[in-house]
Amino acid sequence: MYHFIVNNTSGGGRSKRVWEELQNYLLEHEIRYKAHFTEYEGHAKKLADRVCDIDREKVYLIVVGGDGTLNEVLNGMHDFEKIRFGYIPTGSGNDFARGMKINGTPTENLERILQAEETTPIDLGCVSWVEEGQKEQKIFAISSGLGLDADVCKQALHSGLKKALNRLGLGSLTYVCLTIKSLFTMPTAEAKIVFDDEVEEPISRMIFIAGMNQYCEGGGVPMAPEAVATDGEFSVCCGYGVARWRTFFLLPFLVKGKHTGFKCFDIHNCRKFSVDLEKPMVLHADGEYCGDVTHAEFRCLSGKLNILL
Ligand SMILES: Nc1ncnc2c1ncn2[C@@H]1O[C@H](COP(=O)(O)OP(=O)(O)OP(=O)(O)O)[C@@H](O)[C@H]1O
Repeated sequence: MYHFIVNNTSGGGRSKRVWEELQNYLLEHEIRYKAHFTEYEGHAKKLADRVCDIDREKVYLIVVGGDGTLNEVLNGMHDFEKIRFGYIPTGSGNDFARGMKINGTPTENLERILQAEETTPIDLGCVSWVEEGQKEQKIFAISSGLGLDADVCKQALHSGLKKALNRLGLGSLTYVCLTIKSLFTMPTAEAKIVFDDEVEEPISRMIFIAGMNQYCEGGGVPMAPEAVATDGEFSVCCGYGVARWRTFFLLPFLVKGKHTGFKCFDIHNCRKFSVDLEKPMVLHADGEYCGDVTHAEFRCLSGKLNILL
């Protein structure tokens, strides 16, 4: 039995059409399945929690949705060992799918999942921070970080622009437009970063830091072109110490993944890292807003998710 968690609102409604296509395939091929539809924000997390308890040994769980739905599901899963995980992208950003090379048609993606004989263990990340005296944490599949890119994600969540561009099938343009807008107001902060258990690195005028599990975020921006989700490490990209006018010149290089040669971008591979800031910055995990924080810790969970590819 295959369990599907479906967000019919992903990709500006594209998901609904995709699900109809998948459902026809499942019925035609007499494949036993149960569909669980998300009804509101946060519902996918609850559904995933319940699906995890359905069977004692193995549970086949397939997500049909965008990166936001995927993130909710991962945060609802309480038993990763027994889950055989599949993913069919229908969102606007689809950074996880890009990184995992899930690039067929929905039916091709489904067939591949159904035919996979073995799972591939891939890394996830976990970010933790303190909010009102309480320790909070979140799992992520793509990236988590602080600063400009997180601020853009926060704006995108409530952006009329995203909805409008989604309707035109241009949803991933949202992030580029919002990044350009954010560059005008871009706050920076003095930061101290510790990679693994090495010595603390002071960073002056940090613009953003992104712990990348997949190579791109924000709808295809290759922040860490070498990042792969099977090496047990993050590829951390940090931008800092650059005048505002220069960021406009650098943006096209970042979008093309050609930024790594510039002095104001650092890429560092590590299993964990922590960031301390002199003033709060926005924190995100997979594009979902976590809070405005001065301290965050990031851990790579090596081989945590068993995915059918
Ligand atoms: N029935 C629903 N109505 C409204 N919102 C929903 C519903 N079900 C899920 N959601 C919310 O929709 C949000 C966006 O979904 P998702 O990320 O899958 O699509 P997307 O934004 O189009 O894609 P991407 O994240 O790849 O850009 C999720 O964070 C989820 O909380």
